[in-house]
Amino acid sequence: YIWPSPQLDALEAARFDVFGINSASAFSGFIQPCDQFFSSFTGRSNAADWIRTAYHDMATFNSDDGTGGLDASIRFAEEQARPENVGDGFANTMQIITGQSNRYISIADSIALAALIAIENCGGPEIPFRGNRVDAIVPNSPGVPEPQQDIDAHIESFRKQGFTKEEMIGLVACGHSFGGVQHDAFPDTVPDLNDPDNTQSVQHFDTTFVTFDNNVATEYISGTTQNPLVSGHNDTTNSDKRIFMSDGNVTMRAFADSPSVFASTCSTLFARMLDTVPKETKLTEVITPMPVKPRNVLLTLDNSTLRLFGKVRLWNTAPSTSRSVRLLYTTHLGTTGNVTLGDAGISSSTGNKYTSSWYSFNASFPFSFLGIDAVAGVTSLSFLIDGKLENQGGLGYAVQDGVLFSSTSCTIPGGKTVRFDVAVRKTASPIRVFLENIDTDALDMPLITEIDVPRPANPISINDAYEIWSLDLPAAGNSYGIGAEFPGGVKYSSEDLHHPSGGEFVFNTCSS
Ligand code: HEM
Repeated sequence: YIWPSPQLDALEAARFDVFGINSASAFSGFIQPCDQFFSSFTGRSNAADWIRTAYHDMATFNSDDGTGGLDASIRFAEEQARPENVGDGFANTMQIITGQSNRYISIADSIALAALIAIENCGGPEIPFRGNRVDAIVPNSPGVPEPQQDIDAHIESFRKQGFTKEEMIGLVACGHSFGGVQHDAFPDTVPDLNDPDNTQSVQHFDTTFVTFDNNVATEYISGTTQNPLVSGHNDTTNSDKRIFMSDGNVTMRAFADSPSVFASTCSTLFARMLDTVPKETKLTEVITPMPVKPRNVLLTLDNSTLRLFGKVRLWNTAPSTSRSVRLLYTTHLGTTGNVTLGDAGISSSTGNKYTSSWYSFNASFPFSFLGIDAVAGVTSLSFLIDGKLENQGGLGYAVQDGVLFSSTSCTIPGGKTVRFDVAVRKTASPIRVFLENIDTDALDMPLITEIDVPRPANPISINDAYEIWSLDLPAAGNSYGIGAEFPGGVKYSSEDLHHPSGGEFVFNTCSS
């Protein structure tokens, strides 16, 4: 895709900037190490809970009419209260996930990302990721299989979810490479283990229950498995046994014989699980990493200087002290500027399979900015990496300097009101300029309120290129982004949010 594309940029970052500098993953801190659990109880892991949550959210899919699927309906108390969703794993998971979604990444995308990142980080295969799931506004119909059901019920349940019998065997084995069964939730399947190292009394599906591997299959085939749904004392709930043997153990034997067959089968099945969505939902293409990607690019105006903040990520590159990275920018005057960028650190993703090097637009201070003459402005960026020009095939990386926050924004004496000053480039001629207040509604979905910044009758020029449009708002609480509509139907929203006491600058007291 072509940068900038706010939703794809955000999904790409959340999927690929997992650990290290500029991590855009809300989840990395919860799954490293892989046995991490968000409370002090032992025997469980966040990773296992997240994978089970994604499956139970998706398992309501009904391929007969295209309803249900991975749409975050699992967040509703009504679904969590159903017998098919017994246990506190869903509430625990949603507590972590819900607050991490935003206007570009739905709660359902966050559920998919959490499971995918947990699997990839904890020994699993790389999984193709698509975005743009839509959050349900009401619970789905029930549909999650339960261990006491017979094999015919399970085959039918997976058919409805869109999977054949062999795929059912695969998906259950892939999922049950993690975690286990908890005594509290399934007292008839697992006894109280009275184990101080396993305070939640979880009997695990295999001996390596916090990481992905084919031990779930090797232990099953060798007859040594402790999987409580295979060799449990209560045969009624031995659903994994009935499922695994339903094709004469052909699939499980193939998994036991080959870790790579298991991994590649699971990659495909996990991706299909995550991509099982209501029929109205149109997922994006598989998100691939952008080789050279600017991030957090933002502009503010300080009188006659534009402050250009940002970094660039060089995907899948080792750190190198000899690499030369330069930023070239073009201006409205047709002139160009260029600067050397500074090493800002590295990030990693996909279970450390990929490392990326980052460079800051300010060579000396990675969190600072590059100053550009405001009249010249900036229209697009490109990068010169060891002499090779990176400019999206000649398009450049377009930058928006038509509307931006001005450092003249200030607090009106008395402290109850703030004046947001928006610098408007005269030649940009916006049809409308507004502030955006981003909140969440009662269903935890983003709620964006646009507050128009009135076009001043007699605009004040702050320099030859920019005039100031102002809006007074109560000082309490809120952060605001800037939005604008430009001729030709182009609508823009800034990435950065501003608050009187934070953001790129602190608001001074207004002088008049
Ligand atoms: C017939 C199908 C299935 C049945 C009957 C079943 C049953 C169960 C049961 C009874 C538990 C224990 C939950 C608890 O104690 O809180 C469990 C855990 C789990 N299941 Fe399944 N499952 C099925 C399919 C799947 C699938 C397809 C996946 C994912 C691809 C999956 C992923 C998990 C995970 C990761 C856990 C561990 C949760 C944890 O340790 O916190 N399951 N399953």
